[in-house]
Amino acid sequence: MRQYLDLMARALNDGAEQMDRTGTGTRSVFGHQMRFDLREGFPLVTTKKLHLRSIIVELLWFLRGDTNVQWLRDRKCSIWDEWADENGDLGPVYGKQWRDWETADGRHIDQIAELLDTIRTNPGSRRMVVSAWNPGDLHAMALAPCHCLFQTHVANGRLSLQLYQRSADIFLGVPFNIASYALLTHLLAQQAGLDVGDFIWTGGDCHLYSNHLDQAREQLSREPGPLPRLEILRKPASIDAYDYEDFAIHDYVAQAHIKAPVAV
Ligand SMILES: Nc1nc(=O)c2c([nH]1)NC[C@@H]1CN(c3ccc(C(=O)N[C@@H](CCC(=O)O)C(=O)O)cc3)CN21
Ligand SMILES: O=c1ccn([C@H]2C[C@H](O)[C@@H](COP(=O)(O)O)O2)c(=O)[nH]1
Repeated sequence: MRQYLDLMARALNDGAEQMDRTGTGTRSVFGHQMRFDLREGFPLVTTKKLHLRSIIVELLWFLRGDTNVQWLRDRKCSIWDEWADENGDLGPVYGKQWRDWETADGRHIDQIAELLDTIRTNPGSRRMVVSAWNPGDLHAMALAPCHCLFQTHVANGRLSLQLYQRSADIFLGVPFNIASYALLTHLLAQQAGLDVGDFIWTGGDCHLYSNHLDQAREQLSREPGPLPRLEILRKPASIDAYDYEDFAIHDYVAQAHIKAPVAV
């Protein structure tokens, strides 16, 4: 995960000081790309311990089309709690847009089902795009989508995926986002009977919060270790049927967890 530490060092050393929506202040760079060959291992940060459980549960929650935090809370995942209203609702965030995008003329679009259909029937398509960025719904969302658009690509029997993340909290959010989309690439590939290719992460405003700088320096002083390996224990009949128990991560050797406050 040298690529991740390079992004962190870039923001720390070259980032412009910026005030931001949360009032915390950041060091920010604009435009960055990282590429992970998923055959070389699963891109999970090793220079601090990550809770893969929260990452898996969050992705399954998106795929359920769920936008209420109760299902996450029931599975001990609290990462969305700060943004939920008194009923646990977040508004029409990722799950809604992925699985049930509503059009002006009253149609309902399941972008994930359509994507898989295209991967299977027309893998040469250059239109395999899923967008969570629905301008008409932004006002009702607890937080505008950060990982807002992704595209898949099939070549030589391998499925690759590129994400565009408009806003990236390098210390807390990005390790989650990389692992989450790497996992999604594995799920789509398994469902379509393909091998995994590359996961490409493209970031817009990539920032280190001013209260994460010491944590970033600590992490940069550590040597990244070898990548773990993901095993999917079962092939469910559809992308909707994965459970947390279907995944095993092998040889994840991580250094000590580093705590940091989340900017709300
Ligand atoms: N400022 C900010 N950064 C984010 O990364 C972020 C948001 N806001 N808002 C929405 C989601 C929620 N996400 C989050 C929220 C919290 C953690 C976090 O606190 N992580 C801790 C503990 C993880 C756990 O409980 O499993 C960490 O050390 O990684 C990570 C991602 C990513 N997103
Ligand atoms: O998956 C996520 C979700 C959120 N973030 C971060 C990026 C920013 O620090 C905040 C969002 O604030 P905006 O003012 O809406 O940009 O959350 C992330 O890194 N990953």
